[in-house]
Amino acid sequence: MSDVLQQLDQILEARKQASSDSSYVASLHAKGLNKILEKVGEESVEAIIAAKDAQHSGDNKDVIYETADLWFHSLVMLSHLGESSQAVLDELARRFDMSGLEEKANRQQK
Ligand SMILES: N=c1c2ncn([C@@H]3O[C@H](COP(=O)(O)OP(=O)(O)OP(=O)(O)O)[C@@H](O)[C@H]3O)c2ncn1[C@@H]1O[C@H](COP(=O)(O)O)[C@@H](O)[C@H]1O
Repeated sequence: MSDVLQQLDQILEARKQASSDSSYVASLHAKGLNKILEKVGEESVEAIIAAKDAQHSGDNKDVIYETADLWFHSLVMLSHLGESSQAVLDELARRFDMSGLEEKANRQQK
């Protein structure tokens, strides 16, 4: 597993006990799931806009920055729900031996 994701998981877990005055993550946990989901939605839109802009400008700097914001807020969402990035990495690893089309067909059978 990526060291960065593992470190971030640990920081996010520790921030559940921190004060909202000193920690942005603690302030999100205190505001609750709806606020966290609002941020995930906002950051998704910002990443999409940055990707469209990058297509025209050829400069990927902003799309990387906005995608980092999106990943970060998605990790806060998982942490709030008692999950970590490991569960998502496990799910992605499970899909290694499956083509996207096969995976989609399996979903439709569920
Ligand atoms: N990776 C991040 C990270 N990425 C983005 N952000 C914050 O996410 C916010 C992005 O949202 P916006 O641009 O909409 O900012 P905003 O206007 O302040 O947000 P709102 O008031 O609208 O909710 C900014 O406040 C960023 O600072 C992050 N905040 C924290 N981390 C990591 O989390 C750790 C713990 O952070 P604290 O809990 O603040 O100590 C840090 O050490 C970092 O490793």
